Amino acid sequence: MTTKQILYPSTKLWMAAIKPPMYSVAIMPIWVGTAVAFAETKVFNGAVFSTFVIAAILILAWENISNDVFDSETGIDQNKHHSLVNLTSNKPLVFWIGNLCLGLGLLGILAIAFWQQDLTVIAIILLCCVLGYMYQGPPFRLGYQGLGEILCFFAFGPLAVEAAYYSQTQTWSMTSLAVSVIVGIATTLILFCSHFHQVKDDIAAGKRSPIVRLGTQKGAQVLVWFTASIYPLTLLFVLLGISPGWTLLSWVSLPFAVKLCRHVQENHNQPDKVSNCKFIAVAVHFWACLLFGLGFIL
Ligand SMILES: C/C(=C\COP(=O)(O)OP(=O)(O)O)CCC[C@H](C)CCC[C@H](C)CCCC(C)C
Ligand SMILES: O=C(O)C1=CC(=O)c2ccccc2C1=O
Repeated sequence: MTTKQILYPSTKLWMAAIKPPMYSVAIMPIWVGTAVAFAETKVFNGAVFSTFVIAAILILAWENISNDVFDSETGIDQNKHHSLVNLTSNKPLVFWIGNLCLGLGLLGILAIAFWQQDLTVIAIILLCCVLGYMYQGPPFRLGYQGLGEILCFFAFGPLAVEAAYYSQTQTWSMTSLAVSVIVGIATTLILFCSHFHQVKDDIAAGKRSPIVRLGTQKGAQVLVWFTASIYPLTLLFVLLGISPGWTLLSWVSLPFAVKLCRHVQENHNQPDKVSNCKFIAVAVHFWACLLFGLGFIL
Protein backbone atom coordinates (compact mmCIF):
# COMPACT_ATOMS: atom_id res chain seq x y z
CA MET A 1 0.00 0.00 0.00
CA THR A 2 1.25 3.51 -0.85
CA THR A 3 1.57 6.21 1.85
CA LYS A 4 -1.52 7.91 0.42
CA GLN A 5 -3.49 4.66 0.56
CA ILE A 6 -2.44 4.18 4.19
CA LEU A 7 -3.30 7.78 5.13
CA TYR A 8 -6.46 7.97 3.03
CA PRO A 9 -7.90 4.49 2.48
CA SER A 10 -10.08 4.39 -0.63
CA THR A 11 -13.84 4.17 -0.48
CA LYS A 12 -13.44 0.74 -2.03
CA LEU A 13 -11.38 -0.43 0.96
CA TRP A 14 -13.92 0.98 3.43
CA MET A 15 -16.80 -0.67 1.56
CA ALA A 16 -14.84 -3.96 1.59
CA ALA A 17 -14.36 -3.50 5.35
CA ILE A 18 -18.02 -2.70 6.03
CA LYS A 19 -19.39 -5.17 3.37
CA PRO A 20 -23.05 -3.95 3.38
CA PRO A 21 -24.46 -6.94 1.39
CA MET A 22 -23.30 -9.27 4.17
CA TYR A 23 -25.96 -7.87 6.51
CA SER A 24 -28.60 -9.86 4.65
CA VAL A 25 -27.33 -12.58 6.96
CA ALA A 26 -28.64 -10.75 10.03
CA ILE A 27 -31.97 -9.77 8.49
CA MET A 28 -33.13 -13.03 6.90
CA PRO A 29 -33.43 -15.22 10.03
CA ILE A 30 -35.66 -12.52 11.54
CA TRP A 31 -37.65 -12.27 8.30
CA VAL A 32 -38.22 -16.02 7.99
CA GLY A 33 -39.08 -16.54 11.67
CA THR A 34 -41.50 -13.62 11.57
CA ALA A 35 -43.06 -14.81 8.29
CA VAL A 36 -43.70 -18.28 9.73
CA ALA A 37 -45.18 -16.68 12.86
CA PHE A 38 -47.54 -14.58 10.75
CA ALA A 39 -48.53 -17.58 8.61
CA GLU A 40 -49.34 -19.68 11.68
CA THR A 41 -50.88 -17.10 14.01
CA LYS A 42 -51.69 -14.03 11.86
CA VAL A 43 -49.68 -12.16 14.51
CA PHE A 44 -47.27 -9.44 13.32
CA ASN A 45 -45.75 -6.94 15.74
CA GLY A 46 -44.03 -4.32 13.59
CA ALA A 47 -42.20 -2.68 16.50
CA VAL A 48 -40.74 -6.01 17.60
CA PHE A 49 -39.76 -6.93 14.03
CA SER A 50 -38.01 -3.64 13.26
CA THR A 51 -36.29 -3.56 16.65
CA PHE A 52 -35.09 -7.13 16.17
CA VAL A 53 -33.76 -6.41 12.66
CA ILE A 54 -31.81 -3.34 13.83
CA ALA A 55 -30.48 -5.24 16.84
CA ALA A 56 -29.42 -8.17 14.65
CA ILE A 57 -27.55 -5.82 12.30
CA LEU A 58 -25.75 -4.21 15.26
CA ILE A 59 -24.83 -7.59 16.75
CA LEU A 60 -23.48 -8.78 13.41
CA ALA A 61 -21.52 -5.53 13.13
CA TRP A 62 -19.95 -6.40 16.50
CA GLU A 63 -19.10 -9.87 15.19
CA ASN A 64 -17.34 -8.46 12.15
CA ILE A 65 -15.62 -5.57 13.92
CA SER A 66 -14.36 -7.77 16.74
CA ASN A 67 -13.30 -10.35 14.14
CA ASP A 68 -10.79 -7.84 12.79
CA VAL A 69 -9.58 -7.06 16.33
CA PHE A 70 -9.10 -10.71 17.32
CA ASP A 71 -7.60 -11.69 13.97
CA SER A 72 -5.09 -8.81 14.23
CA GLU A 73 -3.70 -10.58 17.31
CA THR A 74 -2.93 -13.80 15.41
CA GLY A 75 -1.46 -12.11 12.35
CA ILE A 76 -3.91 -13.88 10.05
CA ASP A 77 -5.11 -10.54 8.63
CA GLN A 78 -1.63 -9.13 7.87
CA ASN A 79 -2.44 -9.20 4.12
CA LYS A 80 -6.07 -8.14 4.61
CA HIS A 81 -5.88 -4.45 3.59
CA HIS A 82 -9.58 -3.95 4.40
CA SER A 83 -9.21 -5.04 8.03
CA LEU A 84 -10.57 -2.20 10.17
CA VAL A 85 -7.51 -2.48 12.41
CA ASN A 86 -5.19 -2.14 9.40
CA LEU A 87 -7.27 0.71 7.95
CA THR A 88 -7.38 2.73 11.19
CA SER A 89 -4.16 1.55 12.89
CA ASN A 90 -6.19 2.00 16.08
CA LYS A 91 -7.12 -1.40 17.53
CA PRO A 92 -8.55 -0.05 20.85
CA LEU A 93 -10.89 2.30 18.98
CA VAL A 94 -12.09 -0.52 16.71
CA PHE A 95 -12.52 -2.80 19.73
CA TRP A 96 -14.72 -0.29 21.60
CA ILE A 97 -16.77 0.60 18.52
CA GLY A 98 -17.49 -3.11 18.19
CA ASN A 99 -18.49 -3.35 21.84
CA LEU A 100 -20.74 -0.30 21.40
CA CYS A 101 -22.51 -2.07 18.55
CA LEU A 102 -22.96 -5.17 20.72
CA GLY A 103 -24.29 -3.13 23.61
CA LEU A 104 -26.77 -1.24 21.45
CA GLY A 105 -27.87 -4.46 19.78
CA LEU A 106 -28.46 -6.21 23.10
CA LEU A 107 -30.35 -3.15 24.34
CA GLY A 108 -32.75 -3.65 21.44
CA ILE A 109 -33.23 -7.30 22.33
CA LEU A 110 -33.73 -6.30 25.98
CA ALA A 111 -36.47 -3.92 24.85
CA ILE A 112 -38.26 -6.88 23.25
CA ALA A 113 -37.79 -8.87 26.47
CA PHE A 114 -39.24 -5.96 28.44
CA TRP A 115 -42.25 -5.61 26.13
CA GLN A 116 -42.88 -9.35 26.45
CA GLN A 117 -41.99 -9.52 30.16
CA ASP A 118 -40.09 -12.62 29.09
CA LEU A 119 -36.32 -13.35 29.04
CA THR A 120 -36.51 -16.11 26.40
CA VAL A 121 -35.46 -14.05 23.37
CA ILE A 122 -32.55 -12.31 25.12
CA ALA A 123 -31.36 -15.69 26.41
CA ILE A 124 -31.30 -17.16 22.89
CA ILE A 125 -29.52 -14.15 21.40
CA LEU A 126 -26.95 -14.12 24.21
CA LEU A 127 -26.26 -17.76 23.32
CA CYS A 128 -25.80 -16.70 19.69
CA CYS A 129 -23.33 -14.05 20.84
CA VAL A 130 -21.44 -16.65 22.86
CA LEU A 131 -21.18 -18.83 19.74
CA GLY A 132 -20.04 -15.78 17.79
CA TYR A 133 -17.34 -14.99 20.35
CA MET A 134 -16.18 -18.62 20.56
CA TYR A 135 -15.77 -18.59 16.78
CA GLN A 136 -13.03 -15.96 16.87
CA GLY A 137 -12.26 -14.76 20.42
CA PRO A 138 -9.44 -15.93 22.72
CA PRO A 139 -8.90 -18.50 24.11
CA PHE A 140 -11.42 -20.42 21.98
CA ARG A 141 -10.97 -19.32 18.32
CA LEU A 142 -13.04 -22.34 17.20
CA GLY A 143 -13.00 -21.02 13.66
CA TYR A 144 -9.28 -21.79 13.60
CA GLN A 145 -10.17 -25.44 14.24
CA GLY A 146 -12.63 -25.48 11.33
CA LEU A 147 -15.71 -25.49 13.57
CA GLY A 148 -17.06 -22.13 12.35
CA GLU A 149 -19.58 -23.65 9.96
CA ILE A 150 -21.23 -25.62 12.77
CA LEU A 151 -21.49 -22.53 14.99
CA CYS A 152 -22.76 -20.49 12.04
CA PHE A 153 -25.47 -22.98 11.10
CA PHE A 154 -26.95 -23.09 14.61
CA ALA A 155 -26.59 -19.37 15.33
CA PHE A 156 -28.21 -18.09 12.13
CA GLY A 157 -30.49 -21.12 11.65
CA PRO A 158 -32.41 -22.73 14.51
CA LEU A 159 -31.44 -20.21 17.22
CA ALA A 160 -32.04 -16.94 15.35
CA VAL A 161 -35.13 -18.12 13.46
CA GLU A 162 -36.74 -19.57 16.59
CA ALA A 163 -35.89 -16.39 18.51
CA ALA A 164 -37.63 -14.36 15.82
CA TYR A 165 -40.68 -16.65 15.88
CA TYR A 166 -40.85 -16.45 19.68
CA SER A 167 -40.46 -12.66 19.61
CA GLN A 168 -43.75 -12.48 17.68
CA THR A 169 -45.77 -15.20 19.40
CA GLN A 170 -44.13 -16.16 22.72
CA THR A 171 -44.60 -19.77 21.65
CA TRP A 172 -42.47 -22.33 19.82
CA SER A 173 -43.02 -23.84 16.38
CA MET A 174 -41.80 -27.10 14.86
CA THR A 175 -42.40 -25.57 11.43
CA SER A 176 -40.05 -22.64 12.07
CA LEU A 177 -37.52 -25.03 13.63
CA ALA A 178 -37.66 -27.24 10.53
CA VAL A 179 -37.41 -24.43 7.99
CA SER A 180 -34.63 -22.76 9.99
CA VAL A 181 -32.42 -25.46 8.45
CA ILE A 182 -32.79 -23.68 5.09
CA VAL A 183 -31.63 -20.39 6.60
CA GLY A 184 -28.80 -22.13 8.45
CA ILE A 185 -27.51 -23.88 5.32
CA ALA A 186 -27.78 -20.73 3.17
CA THR A 187 -25.87 -18.73 5.78
CA THR A 188 -23.22 -21.35 6.35
CA LEU A 189 -22.69 -21.48 2.59
CA ILE A 190 -21.37 -17.91 2.80
CA LEU A 191 -18.85 -18.77 5.50
CA PHE A 192 -17.75 -21.87 3.60
CA CYS A 193 -17.14 -19.76 0.49
CA SER A 194 -15.23 -17.10 2.45
CA HIS A 195 -12.30 -19.47 2.99
CA PHE A 196 -11.38 -20.31 -0.63
CA HIS A 197 -9.14 -17.27 -1.19
CA GLN A 198 -7.56 -17.35 2.26
CA VAL A 199 -5.89 -20.80 2.26
CA LYS A 200 -2.31 -19.44 2.24
CA ASP A 201 -2.88 -16.95 5.08
CA ASP A 202 -5.00 -19.46 7.05
CA ILE A 203 -2.27 -22.12 6.88
CA ALA A 204 0.38 -19.55 7.90
CA ALA A 205 -1.71 -18.61 10.95
CA GLY A 206 -2.61 -22.18 11.85
CA LYS A 207 -6.29 -21.83 10.91
CA ARG A 208 -7.55 -25.22 9.72
CA SER A 209 -10.67 -24.01 7.87
CA PRO A 210 -12.77 -26.58 6.01
CA ILE A 211 -11.06 -25.51 2.77
CA VAL A 212 -7.59 -25.88 4.33
CA ARG A 213 -8.64 -29.37 5.45
CA LEU A 214 -10.33 -30.42 2.17
CA GLY A 215 -8.22 -28.52 -0.33
CA THR A 216 -9.83 -26.08 -2.79
CA GLN A 217 -10.69 -28.67 -5.45
CA LYS A 218 -12.54 -31.02 -3.09
CA GLY A 219 -14.00 -27.99 -1.34
CA ALA A 220 -15.44 -26.84 -4.67
CA GLN A 221 -17.05 -30.25 -5.13
CA VAL A 222 -18.47 -30.20 -1.60
CA LEU A 223 -19.81 -26.71 -2.32
CA VAL A 224 -21.96 -28.04 -5.16
CA TRP A 225 -23.72 -30.58 -2.89
CA PHE A 226 -23.94 -28.03 -0.07
CA THR A 227 -25.54 -25.42 -2.32
CA ALA A 228 -27.79 -27.88 -4.12
CA SER A 229 -29.17 -29.24 -0.84
CA ILE A 230 -31.26 -26.10 -0.35
CA TYR A 231 -33.58 -26.92 -3.22
CA PRO A 232 -34.59 -30.56 -2.61
CA LEU A 233 -34.98 -29.63 1.06
CA THR A 234 -37.46 -26.86 0.25
CA LEU A 235 -39.35 -29.30 -2.01
CA LEU A 236 -39.34 -31.95 0.73
CA PHE A 237 -40.81 -29.47 3.23
CA VAL A 238 -43.64 -28.75 0.76
CA LEU A 239 -44.29 -32.45 0.06
CA LEU A 240 -44.38 -33.13 3.81
CA GLY A 241 -46.85 -30.29 4.27
CA ILE A 242 -44.44 -28.39 6.52
CA SER A 243 -44.29 -25.32 4.27
CA PRO A 244 -46.70 -23.97 1.62
CA GLY A 245 -46.09 -24.52 -2.10
CA TRP A 246 -45.35 -20.81 -2.57
CA THR A 247 -42.07 -21.31 -0.68
CA LEU A 248 -40.78 -22.92 -3.89
CA LEU A 249 -40.43 -19.32 -5.05
CA SER A 250 -37.06 -19.65 -3.33
CA TRP A 251 -35.95 -21.63 -6.42
CA VAL A 252 -35.68 -18.23 -8.15
CA SER A 253 -32.27 -18.12 -6.44
CA LEU A 254 -31.13 -21.10 -8.54
CA PRO A 255 -29.32 -19.00 -11.19
CA PHE A 256 -27.15 -17.49 -8.45
CA ALA A 257 -26.52 -20.97 -7.06
CA VAL A 258 -25.42 -22.23 -10.48
CA LYS A 259 -23.22 -19.13 -10.96
CA LEU A 260 -21.63 -19.71 -7.54
CA CYS A 261 -20.82 -23.36 -8.19
CA ARG A 262 -19.47 -22.70 -11.70
CA HIS A 263 -17.39 -19.72 -10.53
CA VAL A 264 -15.79 -21.67 -7.69
CA GLN A 265 -15.26 -24.80 -9.80
CA GLU A 266 -13.42 -22.70 -12.40
CA ASN A 267 -11.41 -20.50 -10.02
CA HIS A 268 -11.08 -22.49 -6.77
CA ASN A 269 -7.27 -22.32 -6.80
CA GLN A 270 -6.99 -18.68 -7.99
CA PRO A 271 -7.40 -16.51 -4.85
CA ASP A 272 -7.76 -13.20 -6.69
CA LYS A 273 -10.60 -14.57 -8.88
CA VAL A 274 -12.41 -16.70 -6.26
CA SER A 275 -12.29 -14.04 -3.49
CA ASN A 276 -15.68 -12.60 -4.48
CA CYS A 277 -17.52 -15.95 -4.31
CA LYS A 278 -18.87 -15.26 -0.81
CA PHE A 279 -20.86 -12.35 -2.24
CA ILE A 280 -22.38 -14.63 -4.87
CA ALA A 281 -23.28 -16.87 -1.93
CA VAL A 282 -24.84 -13.81 -0.27
CA ALA A 283 -27.04 -13.40 -3.36
CA VAL A 284 -28.10 -17.07 -3.08
CA HIS A 285 -28.84 -16.52 0.61
CA PHE A 286 -30.72 -13.26 0.08
CA TRP A 287 -33.06 -14.42 -2.72
CA ALA A 288 -33.59 -17.93 -1.31
CA CYS A 289 -34.49 -16.70 2.20
CA LEU A 290 -36.44 -13.62 1.07
CA LEU A 291 -38.68 -15.60 -1.27
CA PHE A 292 -38.89 -18.59 1.07
CA GLY A 293 -40.28 -16.30 3.76
CA LEU A 294 -42.59 -14.60 1.26
CA GLY A 295 -43.94 -18.03 0.40
CA PHE A 296 -45.38 -18.30 3.92
CA ILE A 297 -47.19 -14.99 3.62
CA LEU A 298 -48.74 -15.37 0.17
C1 LIG B 1 -17.16 -12.90 11.18
C2 LIG B 1 -17.69 -14.07 10.47
C3 LIG B 1 -17.01 -14.67 9.49
C4 LIG B 1 -15.74 -14.16 8.93
O1 LIG B 1 -14.67 -14.83 9.58
P1 LIG B 1 -13.20 -14.67 9.01
O2 LIG B 1 -12.27 -14.69 10.15
O3 LIG B 1 -12.99 -15.63 7.91
O4 LIG B 1 -13.30 -13.20 8.46
P2 LIG B 1 -12.42 -12.48 7.36
O5 LIG B 1 -12.20 -13.46 6.26
O6 LIG B 1 -13.29 -11.33 6.93
O7 LIG B 1 -11.20 -12.03 8.05
C5 LIG B 1 -19.03 -14.59 10.90
C6 LIG B 1 -18.90 -15.77 11.82
C7 LIG B 1 -20.27 -16.24 12.29
C8 LIG B 1 -20.21 -16.96 13.62
C9 LIG B 1 -19.78 -18.39 13.39
C10 LIG B 1 -21.53 -16.90 14.34
C11 LIG B 1 -21.93 -15.47 14.59
C12 LIG B 1 -23.17 -15.40 15.41
C13 LIG B 1 -23.76 -14.01 15.50
C14 LIG B 1 -23.03 -13.13 16.45
C15 LIG B 1 -25.20 -14.16 15.88
C16 LIG B 1 -26.08 -13.12 15.27
C17 LIG B 1 -27.52 -13.47 15.53
C18 LIG B 1 -28.47 -12.43 14.94
C19 LIG B 1 -28.96 -12.88 13.58
C20 LIG B 1 -29.60 -12.17 15.87
O1 LIG C 1 -16.57 -11.28 6.27
C1 LIG C 1 -16.96 -12.43 6.06
O2 LIG C 1 -16.36 -13.26 5.35
C2 LIG C 1 -18.24 -12.86 6.73
C3 LIG C 1 -18.88 -11.99 7.57
C4 LIG C 1 -20.09 -12.34 8.22
O3 LIG C 1 -20.65 -11.53 8.97
C5 LIG C 1 -20.66 -13.65 7.99
C6 LIG C 1 -21.85 -14.02 8.63
C7 LIG C 1 -22.37 -15.29 8.42
C8 LIG C 1 -21.75 -16.17 7.56
C9 LIG C 1 -20.57 -15.81 6.92
C10 LIG C 1 -20.02 -14.53 7.14
C11 LIG C 1 -18.78 -14.14 6.48
O4 LIG C 1 -18.19 -14.92 5.69
